[in-house]
Amino acid sequence: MTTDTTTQDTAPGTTPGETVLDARGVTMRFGGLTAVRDVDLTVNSGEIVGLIGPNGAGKTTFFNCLTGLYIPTEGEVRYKGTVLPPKSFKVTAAGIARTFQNIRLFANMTVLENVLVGRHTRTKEGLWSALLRGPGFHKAEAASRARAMELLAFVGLDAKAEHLARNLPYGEQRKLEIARALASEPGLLLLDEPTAGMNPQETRATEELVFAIRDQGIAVLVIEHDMRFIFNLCDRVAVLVQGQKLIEGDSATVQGDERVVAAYLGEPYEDAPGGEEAAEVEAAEAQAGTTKDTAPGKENER
Ligand SMILES: Nc1ncnc2c1ncn2[C@@H]1O[C@H](COP(=O)(O)OP(=O)(O)OP(=O)(O)O)[C@@H](O)[C@H]1O
Repeated sequence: MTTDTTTQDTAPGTTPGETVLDARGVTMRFGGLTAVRDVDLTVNSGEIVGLIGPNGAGKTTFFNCLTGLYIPTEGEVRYKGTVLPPKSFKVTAAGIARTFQNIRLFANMTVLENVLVGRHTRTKEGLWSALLRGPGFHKAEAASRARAMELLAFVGLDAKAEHLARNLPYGEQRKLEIARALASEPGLLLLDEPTAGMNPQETRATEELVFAIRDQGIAVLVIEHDMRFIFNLCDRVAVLVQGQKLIEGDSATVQGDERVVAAYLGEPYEDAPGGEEAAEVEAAEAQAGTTKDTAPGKENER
């Protein structure tokens, strides 16, 4: 893997230790369902932060609230101190890039073209320049291609630049998604299950890639179900359960918290979100069971 990405002409500058992402009180409701409830999360420059939680905990919904795909019902999201605009392309232009749980590449475009598409928020040449194809356009196009090739080398796909995206093996498609996200020169990269469907070697390579991205000065927030990957990689881990943040801390703290284990096993724990309702349902079911047991044959009385 090449790590020379020094020609970031338009990369948003990041000061070491600066709060890059500041999400406060983020709540997202879909009708009667509260998918995310009052979640605070910060990511600082130089950090890799993990977001974990059982299926349906609200992780992707939270990502969607950070990237302008959803407008949170309540709460505020700031990137480097500025409230984010509620449009995904504006969020990308501001400096947040993401990958998706389900790969979203342009299957019939080449690997290089996919990365070039990712550069559009950083291309200064306007419509007329593109239509007239003057010297400014050609210069900008050459610079864009050079940067795209540099990013492909960074993720280890430069030799496949002219291949169609759909012909890449699955693990390489995931890498290409990351290269495309990096093409917008983000200050924060959000990865939604980057190792889903990967074999152990590919997962380890992805781990290395994420460290290399962090070393380029890009903060990373990652959702992942592979706990080994998360605990190896992350400086901090936040756990979502039923839309609420249960705990946040370093890997050792989170791994050792019995509520996290209980949440993954589906066991109740003290003060669990929705715990009161669950207890009421359980009590009602137990009561119904008792009534049935103590009144055998009742159903047949009618
Ligand atoms: N657009 C939507 N409309 C209605 N409900 C939704 C919508 N998106 C998500 N949900 C619901 O919100 C809850 C949280 O879903 P979300 O996909 O964010 O969870 P997740 O933690 O990412 O799960 P997984 O790990 O399985 O991907 C779920 O109950 C889901 O059904």
